[in-house]
Amino acid sequence: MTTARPLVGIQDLATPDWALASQEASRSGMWKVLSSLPSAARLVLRLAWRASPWMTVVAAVLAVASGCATAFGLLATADVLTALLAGGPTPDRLTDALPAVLTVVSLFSARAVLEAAEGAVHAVLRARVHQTAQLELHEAVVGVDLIAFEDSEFLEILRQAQDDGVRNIETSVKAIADLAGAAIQLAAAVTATGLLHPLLAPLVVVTVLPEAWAATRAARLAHQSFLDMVAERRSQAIASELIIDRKTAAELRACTAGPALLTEYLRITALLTAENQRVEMARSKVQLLGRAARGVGTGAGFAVLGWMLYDGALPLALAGTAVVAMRMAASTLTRSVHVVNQLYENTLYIELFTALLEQARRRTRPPTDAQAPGDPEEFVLEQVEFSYPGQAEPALRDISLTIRKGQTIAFVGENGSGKTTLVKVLTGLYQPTAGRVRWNGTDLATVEADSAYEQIAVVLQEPARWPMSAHDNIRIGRLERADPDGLALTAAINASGADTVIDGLPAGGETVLSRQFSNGRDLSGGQWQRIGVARGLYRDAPILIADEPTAALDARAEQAVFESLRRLSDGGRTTLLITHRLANVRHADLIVVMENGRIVDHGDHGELIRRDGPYAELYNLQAAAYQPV
Ligand SMILES: Nc1ncnc2c1ncn2[C@@H]1O[C@H](COP(=O)(O)OP(=O)(O)OP(=O)(O)O)[C@@H](O)[C@H]1O
Repeated sequence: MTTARPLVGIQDLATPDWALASQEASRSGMWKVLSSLPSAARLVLRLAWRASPWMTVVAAVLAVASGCATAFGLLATADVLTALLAGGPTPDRLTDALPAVLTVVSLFSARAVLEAAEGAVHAVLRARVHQTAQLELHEAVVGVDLIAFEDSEFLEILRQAQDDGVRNIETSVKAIADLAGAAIQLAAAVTATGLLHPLLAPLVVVTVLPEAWAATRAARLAHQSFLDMVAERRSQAIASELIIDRKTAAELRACTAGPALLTEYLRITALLTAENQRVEMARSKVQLLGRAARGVGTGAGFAVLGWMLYDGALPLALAGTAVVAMRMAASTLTRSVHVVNQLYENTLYIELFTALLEQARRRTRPPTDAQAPGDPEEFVLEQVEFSYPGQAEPALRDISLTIRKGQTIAFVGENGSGKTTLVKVLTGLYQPTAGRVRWNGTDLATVEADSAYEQIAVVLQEPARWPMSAHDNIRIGRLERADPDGLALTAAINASGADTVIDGLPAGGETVLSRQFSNGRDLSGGQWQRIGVARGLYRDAPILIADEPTAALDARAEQAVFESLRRLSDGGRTTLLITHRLANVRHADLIVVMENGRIVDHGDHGELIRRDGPYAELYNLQAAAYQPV
């Protein structure tokens, strides 16, 4: 089956800002990109230090020691050759070479031991750096403002940083150590060749330069291709998720949309495969060119060496040493270039990790001692406007409203009119883009976010399904609540109707509510909603937000929940209720009618019916459905 047009249209998925910025840097030249290496290396070293200072020191010492052992081992090899190629009888030459031979053997043995130790230390350090990077990511994200999770840019950076960022940080630990070792070997080899003859050192560098250029160019080609295809890879991931995700599994089958999605997946995969082939061909050509140029360079190097021998500028006895040192310098330089390129490829992802930490910091409110008033008497919205990130049209405009403690306020209106958004702004979950939200006169934008969240309990149409026991799914409403005899827990369970749900579970309240666990159980939508209501009641906060709290409940459970909400309200709680079932809002102290992001009417049920406005229209429409035909 083929689809007439793309389902997950890549043309509609813009390249994210972070990729655009990196694309620009990558195209503007090699040096610009290489200049980001030090900061990436600094981040990796900082994480390594945080993970384990002593292991970082040991890894550094081992890298330096192994570099030194290799360098001096190869230089001692050159000494062996010098002794063997010198004039005189063979036994004498062998005797002269013996100390250097012993040095070579001991240095290479030492290097083998050092490399084994390096391997062990790196394996542990890498794992610790991985954990530390994950920890920093979670520490940074846990306090981020809720609105960040509505911003696709932030979500994309978070996804990339968590997967590729952390993995590349981990692999960079070894690359940085390798680079330190290679730098030492290189310094030793270039110095040794330079000491033999000043012309030899630049000669080594010149012979390696073409391959260095090729390796760098090839890495940059891959890098640019990666950045160019960011949107396509995202589309591929979306198509894949739709096919394998449990949430879409039922509709995918019921709508027989599987083949179409598979076609879509194949279409995007074909694009990526073609791009991959193109870039690999281009990389191979560049690498081939580099190797050919290196062959020419090496030949030229030997020609210069031959000319120096012929000219008498270099004694024959030193020629062997020169060849060994030159080969060592060349191979070390080549290795350094490859390590730098690997680091360069890692840098993009490490930058994403850094960008995530930076964005998370920017999106976390700065610490303040100012606290939201506890159990506020009055909530005031002053000319509030709110726009979701990247949306041209505001979701709320010109909202002014005053609510008093203990009231039940119902927000009604058509889908998308702004009810949920307004309640989130009113309770500090979102900050308004213009205007003020004040609790007892205190501007919520100026207080510590958690102090406002402390005052609220949220019951949502689709409550979070924590992979924990049924009881913990309710206790998580307020984990710190002292309830040694479980009386508050039982009260919340009974008031929400969750008692019948829990009674039916194999291990009662201790049953884990997740199919991820072999003995776990899942619940129906309505059963989950009862657990969600119980969680909100158990939280016992002065302000209760109930956003379609009973949409999935049967009539009896719905009535019980509203009975509980009314009791809470009578006990001094402020209840913010969002519902489309207008029969449930008749008793509200204030009904706020919304349309297209604005409050178009407010009052109690009687007033609004008398005014015969949009509320009366919606109410009568629903009521008519219950009239006898
Ligand atoms: N995450 C988001 N990003 C961008 N726009 C959003 C987002 N969430 C909601 N909107 C838009 O904001 C407006 C208000 O949405 P909101 O969810 O507040 O409406 P609602 O009245 O609660 O709707 P419903 O009755 O369907 O739950 C809508 O136009 C919606 O499309």
